[in-house]
Amino acid sequence: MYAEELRRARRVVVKVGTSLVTHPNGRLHQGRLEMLVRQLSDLHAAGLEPVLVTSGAVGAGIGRLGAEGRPASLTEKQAFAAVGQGLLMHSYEKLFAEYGVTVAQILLTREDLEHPERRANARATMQLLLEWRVLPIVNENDTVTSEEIRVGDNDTLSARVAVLVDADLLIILSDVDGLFPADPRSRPDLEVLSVVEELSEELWSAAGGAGTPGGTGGMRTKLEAAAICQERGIPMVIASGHRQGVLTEILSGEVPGTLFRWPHGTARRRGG
Ligand SMILES: Nc1ncnc2c1ncn2[C@@H]1O[C@H](COP(=O)(O)OP(=O)(O)O)[C@@H](O)[C@H]1O
Ligand SMILES: N[C@@H](CCC(=O)OP(=O)(O)O)C(=O)O
Repeated sequence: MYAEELRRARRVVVKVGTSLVTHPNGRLHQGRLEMLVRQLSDLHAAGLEPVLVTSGAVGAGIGRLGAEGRPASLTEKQAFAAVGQGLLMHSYEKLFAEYGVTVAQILLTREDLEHPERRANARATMQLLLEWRVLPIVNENDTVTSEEIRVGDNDTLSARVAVLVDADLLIILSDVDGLFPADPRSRPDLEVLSVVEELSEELWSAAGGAGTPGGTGGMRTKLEAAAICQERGIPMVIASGHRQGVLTEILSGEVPGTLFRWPHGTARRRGG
């Protein structure tokens, strides 16, 4: 029955992490970007309304400037993001243009999503772009975000965007096959959890930190994203972006990862 809901999904938010779109040294991974853009373009051509939430600005900035390891301060991170965001958009714009898909850049902060007027503006703009068949590409507006106004990670940002645009589904693509009972770096013997219906204490303690220098939050922020989706009854999937055709697979009802579904009395509420 759940496969049917996945097959019917039209408005789909897809989040890609730093671990996927950049090499470990921070250079953009053109092969993966191409694979992703091809799949999103196919969904777009099939009449769906994909929205992309992409990380990678900080990572790509680190790659371009040749810095090593994690940026030390918030300001350093913001400066890397200012360099990397342009690189990211340049690649997306070029790749989507090959498939005739027009894209738009949306940079948001937590403040934008919480302030009633700014939120309404962001919602109306995204709505209109989708009506125009433009594919919105979202990231946090890293260069202006202080601790007080930033979302801080793109997993929860993507869940907030899914709520903002009344999405039917959120798909988080990462460098792992889904949520495991423990961090697969330390326990490679475990199998991925295929369905999660409740965010239990056990799951929260299983969720470890980020796997890459540019990444933020690891599985913990992905569970926080699931909690936001749960409130609105939006199903969510964590899967590997390394898998060929992963988006088509999910949208045809087969989930090669972890499906978060909310069967117990979570009525779907709309209205951003
Ligand atoms: N329970 C878990 N299941 C799966 N991955 C986990 C878990 N705990 C920690 N991780 C780590 O989370 C990483 C993915 O998060 P992150 O590095 O932030 O990636 P992304 O850039 O895609 O958001 C994985 O590479 C993995 O090492
Ligand atoms: N806004 C940041 C993304 C931070 C983030 O959440 O990264 P990730 O954990 O890789 O999704 C950037 O573009 O680098």
